[in-house]
Amino acid sequence: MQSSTRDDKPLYGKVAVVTGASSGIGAAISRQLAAAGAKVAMAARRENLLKKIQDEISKEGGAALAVRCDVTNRAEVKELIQHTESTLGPVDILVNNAGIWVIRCMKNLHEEEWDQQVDVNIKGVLNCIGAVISGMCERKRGHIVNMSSQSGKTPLVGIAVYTGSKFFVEGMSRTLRQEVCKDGVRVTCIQPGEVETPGFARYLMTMEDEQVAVVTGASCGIGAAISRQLAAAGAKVAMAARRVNLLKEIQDDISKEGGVALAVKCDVTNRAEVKELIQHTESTLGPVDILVNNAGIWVIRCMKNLHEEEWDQQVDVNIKGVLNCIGAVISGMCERKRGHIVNMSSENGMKPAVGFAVYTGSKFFVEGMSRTLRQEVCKDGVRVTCIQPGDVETPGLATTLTTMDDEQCKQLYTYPFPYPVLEPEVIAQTVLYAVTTPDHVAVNEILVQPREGPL
Ligand SMILES: NC(=O)C1=CN([C@@H]2O[C@H](COP(=O)(O)OP(=O)(O)OC[C@H]3O[C@@H](n4cnc5c(N)ncnc54)[C@H](OP(=O)(O)O)[C@@H]3O)[C@@H](O)[C@H]2O)C=CC1
Ligand SMILES: CC(=O)[C@H](N)C(=O)O
Repeated sequence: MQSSTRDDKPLYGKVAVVTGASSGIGAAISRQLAAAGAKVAMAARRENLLKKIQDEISKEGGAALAVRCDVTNRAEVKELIQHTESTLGPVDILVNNAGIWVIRCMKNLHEEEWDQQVDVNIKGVLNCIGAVISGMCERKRGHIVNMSSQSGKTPLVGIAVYTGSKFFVEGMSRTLRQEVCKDGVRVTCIQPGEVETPGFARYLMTMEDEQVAVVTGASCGIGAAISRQLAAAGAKVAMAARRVNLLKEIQDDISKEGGVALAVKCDVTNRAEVKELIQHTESTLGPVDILVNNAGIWVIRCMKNLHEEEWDQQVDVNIKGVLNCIGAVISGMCERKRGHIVNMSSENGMKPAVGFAVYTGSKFFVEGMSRTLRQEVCKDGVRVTCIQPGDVETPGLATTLTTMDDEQCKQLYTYPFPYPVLEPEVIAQTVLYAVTTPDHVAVNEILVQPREGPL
């Protein structure tokens, strides 16, 4: 086995186990993990297919191990992990990818099919987690990636048991995440829609053609990081905010790096200014391909303390501001049959937080509006992505946490945080990932949180 070098391989030295690796998504994951430098143990029942993939990986200079294993058999799973650890080293990454489904309405009663799906999709996942979790917690390091599905969130006639199994994976993952986050172990759920397998193209986070992006709230924090990363990936970026002096500094930095950026003074609550922002962008850089609705504000205060003017401000920026920007680009995108709207939601688009009621309401609005807009424009070539960050170290977060004067909230929140929070660049990477996938792919939601602050 030829091993990779440290320099160009982000997963150099890591050991990964991928179940269901003999074809489709599992094979693609194995290849990409190996290309990134991981030593990959590939598990499935069809050993001949695994061996072919192992040979291909070896030819590319990667390290892979083909292990015959039926995930429904707990003893075989334990052996898989023992063999992997004695050959490659302790498991850092487990990708629970093996899964099966049958399309048939439940009333037609094929109970043996129900059992098979429960055995693979639920018990199989548990068998694999059971074989690695103690070691990961002891070593204070590990990542469990569970292949859920869009069926882990929505029902679909004909796949009731499969849907139930993926709801199980979602619920179990959320709970496990809370249990092990302080032990250095991360738990990720991936929710793919329909995937053409095998042979899905690999995509890199670069832009094939020069795209025009508008980023609101670009003068600092997350918006500034997104602007820099979009420009570095080749987009021409119009940056909007009220503090144009800050925008100009970022514009200069981007120009020095060889990128193209435009600094535009714009208050997103003012519809006329937003229309001008888009007109100016289109006449200077070209039609808008990507809109990142990032501008947002919050105040940490319980509603009962009645600062109604703060409620209005949050509604104006976080709801009306987002609508103003969408209103200024959506017809053009639909006409051109191409466009991507990225809405900066929040973990608070999914969960409540004392002191953030109006903010939370505004992000629930963003989630609901985005889901509906997505259904309206998906056939017009337009994609709508919601990013849901947990706490991110930005000027906005630092200011609001250090100046809050609400007694109830002061008991709940401390600053600095008791654990590492996210850097704005992490959120920028998620935006870049979403907008650089091929046109037929829609990354509709990305929830990214500090490891120790799960939902
Ligand atoms: N930080 C965090 O923990 C999280 C943040 N988010 C979301 O990410 C987004 C960015 O947050 P973050 O970077 O932390 O915030 P910051 O407060 O650090 O930055 C906010 C940005 O929004 C701009 N902005 C505010 N009001 C307006 C307005 N009326 N018109 C135009 N621009 C405006 C500000 O620019 P200027 O003042 O120059 O106009 C600034 O560039 C928000 O939507 C927020 O809800 C989501 C989850 C977590
Ligand atoms: C801005 C916040 O602090 C909030 N927790 C969020 O995640 O959006």
